[in-house]
Amino acid sequence: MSDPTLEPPVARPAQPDRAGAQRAPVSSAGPAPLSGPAVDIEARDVTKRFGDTPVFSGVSFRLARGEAIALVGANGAGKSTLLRCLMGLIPVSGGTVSLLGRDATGTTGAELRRLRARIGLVSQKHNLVPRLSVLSNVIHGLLGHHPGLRHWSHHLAPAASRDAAMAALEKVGLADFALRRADRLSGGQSQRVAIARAIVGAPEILFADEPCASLDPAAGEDVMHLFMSLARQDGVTVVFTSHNLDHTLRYGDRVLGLAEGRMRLDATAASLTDTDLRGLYD
Ligand SMILES: Nc1ncnc2c1ncn2[C@@H]1O[C@H](COP(=O)(O)OP(=O)(O)OP(=O)(O)O)[C@@H](O)[C@H]1O
Repeated sequence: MSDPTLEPPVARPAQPDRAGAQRAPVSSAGPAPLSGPAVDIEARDVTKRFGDTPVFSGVSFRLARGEAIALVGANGAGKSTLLRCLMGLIPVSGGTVSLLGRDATGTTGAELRRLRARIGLVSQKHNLVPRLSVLSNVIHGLLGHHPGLRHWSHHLAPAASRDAAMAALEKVGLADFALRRADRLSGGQSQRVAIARAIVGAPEILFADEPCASLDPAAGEDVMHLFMSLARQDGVTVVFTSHNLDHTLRYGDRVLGLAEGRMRLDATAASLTDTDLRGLYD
């Protein structure tokens, strides 16, 4: 139920308004070929150290547009660190990353901000603004496209942005919570708001770090279905980390596995079994 102390609900659009709809639909028959412009993410010999402590080295892969990639590995294997390196949130210690055809490791300033605006991130920390409404928090996902105060609050945001945010909330099943304060949500609800915020800008790439960690089984399935539809229907390249082997095998087209500071596994999910994945945790 919405919070009666806040404004009346905002009208929901009948159809989600996705700015990324111009991307070519991707066949559900399998990943696109790894050549030419269809490669969305490329890591070449990426190394990361914190001080003198290595996390991983020699990590290379090419991910095709519209692929769903599960990144797996034991606690501390470096999954979150790799996502943050790919996103350009922390510098790599060696190697290069290219995103959407641009050298992300060599990009800074306004150009990096423009590149990031085309990428969605769901991190393990939701970082919602507690005293603002759910709707305002989702609208914040558009700040990369529209910097400035108007996209800070749903009271100020243009109708098109509010509609896009409502559509994103609809997708995560939280439209009825749009006007509730973010600090009155459960952990799982906060997680779903963070997902709505990540997808509201119609990202071309979506990085999701344990997106189902705080969700109950049904909500987790819904979120994975949503990610699959983003990949299949909208051609979004989705990279998610997970400790859920069932999700990994059912929802990943491809599985990358980190262990002992190396990328020990890079295979199609269809070619893997539960036992193969468990080997990464030994
Ligand atoms: N900012 C940091 N400074 C120093 N070390 C860090 C930092 N961030 C992460 N690490 C270390 O890097 C390693 C990889 O951490 P990371 O969070 O990437 O692992 P993970 O695979 O995502 O783990 P989990 O499954 O527990 O989320 C860990 O040993 C961690 O302690």
